[in-house]
Amino acid sequence: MTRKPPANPPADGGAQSPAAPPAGEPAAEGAAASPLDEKFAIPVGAVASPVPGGKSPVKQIVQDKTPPAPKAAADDGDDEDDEDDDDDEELVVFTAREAAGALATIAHFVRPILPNYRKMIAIVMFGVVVETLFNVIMPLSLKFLIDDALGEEDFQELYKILSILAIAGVITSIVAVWYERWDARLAASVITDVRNRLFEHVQRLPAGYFARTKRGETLSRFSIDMAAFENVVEIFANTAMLPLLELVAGIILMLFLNWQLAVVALLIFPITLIGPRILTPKAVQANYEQKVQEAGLLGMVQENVAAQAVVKAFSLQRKMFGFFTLRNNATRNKIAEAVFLRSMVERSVTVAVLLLHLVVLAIGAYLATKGQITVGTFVTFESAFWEVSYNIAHLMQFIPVAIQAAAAVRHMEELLDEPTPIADRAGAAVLPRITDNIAFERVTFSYEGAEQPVLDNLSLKLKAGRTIAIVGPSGSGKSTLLNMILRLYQPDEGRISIDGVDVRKVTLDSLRQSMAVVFQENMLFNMSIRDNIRLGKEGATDEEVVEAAKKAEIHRYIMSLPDKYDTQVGERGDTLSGGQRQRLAIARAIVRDPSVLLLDEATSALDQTTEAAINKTLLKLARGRTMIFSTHRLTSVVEMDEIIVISGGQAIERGSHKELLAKNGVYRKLWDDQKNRGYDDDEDDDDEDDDDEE
Ligand SMILES: Nc1ncnc2c1ncn2[C@@H]1O[C@H](COP(=O)(O)OP(=O)(O)OP(=O)(O)O)[C@@H](O)[C@H]1O
Repeated sequence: MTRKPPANPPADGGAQSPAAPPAGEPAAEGAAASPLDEKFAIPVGAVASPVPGGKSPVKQIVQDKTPPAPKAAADDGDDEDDEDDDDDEELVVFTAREAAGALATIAHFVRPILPNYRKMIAIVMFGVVVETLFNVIMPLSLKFLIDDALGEEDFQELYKILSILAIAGVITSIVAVWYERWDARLAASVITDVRNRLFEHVQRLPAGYFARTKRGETLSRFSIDMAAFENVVEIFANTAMLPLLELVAGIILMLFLNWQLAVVALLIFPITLIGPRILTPKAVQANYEQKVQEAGLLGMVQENVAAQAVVKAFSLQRKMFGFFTLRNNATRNKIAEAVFLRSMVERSVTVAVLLLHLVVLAIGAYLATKGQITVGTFVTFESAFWEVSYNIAHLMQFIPVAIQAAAAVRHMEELLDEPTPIADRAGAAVLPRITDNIAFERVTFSYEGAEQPVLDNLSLKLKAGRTIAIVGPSGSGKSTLLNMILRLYQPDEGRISIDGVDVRKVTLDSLRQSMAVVFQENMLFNMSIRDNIRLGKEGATDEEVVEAAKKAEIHRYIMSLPDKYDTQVGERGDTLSGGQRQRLAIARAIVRDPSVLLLDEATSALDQTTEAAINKTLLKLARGRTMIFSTHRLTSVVEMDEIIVISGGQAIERGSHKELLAKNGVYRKLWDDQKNRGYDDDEDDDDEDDDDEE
């Protein structure tokens, strides 16, 4: 909610507070260019209630509608407590232009969703209108109560008014409960829709997006941004819609009671902005300095914790504590100044509203004594005026939440605007089982932003039905080549074909259905072992799952677990070792019974014994299908039908192990290097069934 100065910028990188001065630069004072750019400051945490002594009597009778503060410490409606909470306040600064922009952004974002929920929206609107009407009837009843019932000592009229009020109160309460329920459903549905939309979109984003975007960035759309959006959606009805309607109703009521007095009251209302206008720049600057000091303190703590060994070895504890105290004391002064100024921004509004009320009270009392308005009208007018002031405060409190949400919405829109490639061209054919070859035809490919192409005019034919190893120095493009067969990336130039058909002309689904892949880093999903293997083939029977696990040399381990195939693997398969995850991934690929098996460093997390066993199985499995195997470990490729050496974006050597050794080229050099090193780059393997392979 709080837009912080640059020293401590918002995690979401959202709209910057225009009033937040950059480091070392004081907040600009003086008038802004346009009234729309006038800065408003809302200390969030203690809700600015312009009504001295708390809520209007009307609100107390109807319900507690204190707006939730847009941070954890929500207001409890107790103003005394609010003052005690001042330390927790944060200053939110915004301009009218920003507020309008934020509301427009959110409206634009949710507009396409709303038609799905016409019924819910109608119910909520109805409820809000009923509640608003009651909140108009309440002060209006004072007029009749005072003028007609009490003034005339007409007890019948008194009972009549009280009865109407009681009935209206009961009906409104029932309607309020009813519509709040629908409001909650509506909010939940909108949030669910947006989350679904985001998730579905992320699923369809191309591999290039994930290659260039930090994972945290995508995740924060679902966490930080969704939280801000949820916040605004959840509080919209009670903190924006209802106060807005009540504000309009209150103004109409005031105009109805005495339009001259109403015009005077509304015309002098802007005096409430004088205080914030003078104090906001000072408060913003103090707030900024407080944050800078606090960031410095945190830095000291971080440094101290990291350097504990040095602190202890040189007995620096007292010295460090001295430095810390000095800085902490300086921070205390900044906090005190900032807290004071923040509360002054709020207090200035309270005082101005009080003065305003005194003026209205004085004029009203004068008119009443002169007999120009009745006492009932005078009291009702006052009540309506409180109502208006109160609802303005509510709306002001909603704006920081909306601004925060708008920044979040913009982030989500950015993600939704990421283009998703159209999966299939019109008339794309279903890929038949591969019979002849996979061919790279003059393929050039570079990753986005990279200067050098990874594949440079590469022409390569991979014969179907063979076991083919792709080897080469690290970074030579082995994984890229495999990913391109899967159509995770498209060539910049040239084409990849299967049996002569450009892979872009077949349906993505049929292309990927015919293949299975095992990556170096194998992600498992937070589900049972059985379900993880079954992800390879929808509807695979239990027997097929077990069979695949056996072939992947993991069945015996699974059977040693208390829950066997029903064992939950935890998030990302964290409860398993790297080798176990890899074998499960191999099982997931095997169960698919693919015509092309792609293995990208798939056995790198295994020890040599297990790797040899799996390689033997894989070679058996490869019969009748094409297996393309990228690896660093040349011992694994000795028995492959063909080995292709990739380097500098080209296939520089190809042949069987023996042929390549005889060639005395790059492969020979790689082989000798590995032999001399004794393959000591193997990772430790913690598999328990390493020595009891099946
Ligand atoms: N997502 C990516 N974005 C940008 N560049 C990438 C990306 N993935 C790989 N590269 C670069 O492309 C080149 C080829 O990478 P690739 O992973 O295909 O090589 P590799 O031969 O499989 O490497 P290794 O043997 O180390 O796994 C490398 O220079 C790498 O830095």
